[in-house]
Formats: sequence, structure tokens, C-alpha cells
Amino acid sequence: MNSDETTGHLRGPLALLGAGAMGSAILEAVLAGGQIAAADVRITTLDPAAADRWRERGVHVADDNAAAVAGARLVIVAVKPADVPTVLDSICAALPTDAAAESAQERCLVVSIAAGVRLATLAQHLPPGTPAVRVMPNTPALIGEGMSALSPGEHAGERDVAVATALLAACGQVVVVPEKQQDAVTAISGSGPAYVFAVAEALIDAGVLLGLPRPTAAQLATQTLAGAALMLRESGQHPSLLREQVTSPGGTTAAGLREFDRHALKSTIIAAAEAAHERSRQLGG
Ligand SMILES: NC(=O)C1=CN([C@@H]2O[C@H](COP(=O)(O)OP(=O)(O)OC[C@H]3O[C@@H](n4cnc5c(N)ncnc54)[C@H](O)[C@@H]3O)[C@@H](O)[C@H]2O)C=CC1
Ligand SMILES: O=C(O)[C@@H]1CCC=N1
Repeated sequence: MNSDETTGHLRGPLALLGAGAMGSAILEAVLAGGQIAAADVRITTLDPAAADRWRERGVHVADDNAAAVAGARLVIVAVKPADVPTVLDSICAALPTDAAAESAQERCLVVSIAAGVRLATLAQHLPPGTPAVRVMPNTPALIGEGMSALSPGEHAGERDVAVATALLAACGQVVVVPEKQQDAVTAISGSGPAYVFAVAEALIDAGVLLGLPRPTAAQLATQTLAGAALMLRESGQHPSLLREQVTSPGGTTAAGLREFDRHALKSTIIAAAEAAHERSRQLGG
């Protein structure tokens, strides 16, 4: 396909190394958005079932990472953080060197979504001058409601940032952040969906404890979380104001919220984010 970043089309062919939970969510969003055709995508995975699923969708499953990236214009690295250096070493020879790429359009952009893995590490394991972008996405990308933060590397120009932004815009909202903020981003929006799902589980279990049938409890909890999240986003109001609107004097909500304070919910969430932040730093080595 032709590259046309100005209209939001992506450079093809696209190689996705590691079509697991997050890599597949991004690929689903990009295919659904029509930015790229399945025939323009090559993937790798160690999971035969995932390989079969993607093959059935018309995506090429490459024999190895080097084969996937040969001739690719955009490479998404979506393996576990510890596997990134080995995977990059294995594709180095298949990537164009700066000198070999005749024009900016012929360069291959490498997008890493690996938690903690720094741009400096990517650069150490890529041919000199390779444009690279570090991104922290999240799984709601699957339904186009993701949040991605990107940090361009030294050799990533405006055109590369435009390509990465077009890729991630198919997944939801995109912000550009300095790399030093990426571990904090990981702790909030990267891991954040899991915190929300844990709250959903707790609310559903609470409903069951209080005598509701599980499907009813699940519907109530799910729509309440979705409705509250949309209200927060669309009203632009501070969450404390929205919480006050629910809290009638002497009513049920105040009684419930007092238990949040008693059990230090806010401190628990902050401690969870701090732990995730620290883990992201550790993964960076
Ligand atoms: N799951 C999430 O919510 C998020 C994950 N990430 C990052 O995405 C990356 C992948 O995470 P998940 O998708 O959760 O893991 P996952 O385990 O679901 O996916 C990893 C994939 O890599 C494949 N793989 C492993 N070694 C490989 C190799 N040498 N060559 C090709 N493929 C290989 C596996 O078969 C699997 O398909 C990690 O670096 C993680 O930090 C980033 C943001 C959010
Ligand atoms: O748990 C993890 O390490 C990845 C990164 C952010 C969300 N999932």
C-alpha cells in the first residue's frame, strides 16, 4: 500500500512481532479502522491457536521475526519486555540501514509497546539511525477506546510521529509524553484497565452477596462503571463533584463511601500505582 500519513493511512507492510493480548488488540483496532488491509500485515507469535485465528483473517503468519520485518515499513514490537533485546537482535539484519534507505519514506519505523523498555535499549539493538517510538497502550484499544502515550526516539521525525499517531488513533486517544513519564503512564493507563476490572469483579461479588442473581449483578456493575466513566469523560467535571451529586445527605452512598475511607481505598489505589510504577522501572533494567 502507499504511505499517506497525512490522511491517517499507515505505511505498509506492517509487521507485528508478538500477536498476544496487547498486540492483537492493536491489530484488531487498526484493521477495523481500515488504516491497513489484512493482506498488508505479517505477524509472529509462539501461540499456534493465535496464529491460526489470524491466518483465517487473511493476515500472513511469518515463520520468524526476521521474515516478518523484511520489507516492512512499520514494525510493532509486542513481545514481553525481557524478550525485546533478543527479538530486536534477530531482526536487525532484515531492517534497512540508514544508508540503505534512499528516502525518509523507505525507512522502517519501529514501535515498541513493551513496558519499561527504554528508547536507549531499543537504539542499542537496532541498526544505527532507525526511527523508534516507545508507546504505552492499553487493552480497551480492542474496541477503539484505548489510551496510548507515545515518546519519540532520537531518530523519529515528524513523519514517524504522524505514522505512530495514526496507528494509535485507531485504538483510541493518543498523547505524546516525555519518555521519563512512561513508567508513570504504565502505572495509570497501561495497568489501569485491570484495576477497573478488579473493581467490577468486587461489585459483582457484592451484588451476589446481597442476594442478586449473578447475571443481574454483572449487568448492574458493568453499566454503572461504563455510565460513570462516560459521564466523567463527557461532562469534564471533577470526579469529586460527580461523587457529591450521588451522595444524598444521610443516605446510602455516604454510608458506603465511609467504608472506602475506613479501608483506605484511596491509599490502596495510590500504593498500587506506585508498585506498578516501580515494576515498570525494574522491567527497564
Ligand atoms: N497486556 C496489556 O494490557 C499491555 C501490554 N503491554 C506490553 O505488551 C507486550 C506484550 O504483552 P501481552 O500482550 O500482555 O503478552 P502476551 O503474552 O499476551 O503476548 C506476547 C506474545 O509474544 C509472543 N512471543 C513470545 N516470544 C516471541 C518471539 N521470540 N517472537 C515472536 N513472538 C513471541 C507470544 O507467543 C505472545 O503471542 C509486553 O511487552 C507488555 O509490557 C503494554 C501495554 C498494555
Ligand atoms: O502488566 C504488564 O506488565 C503490562 C504493561 C501494562 C499493562 N500490562
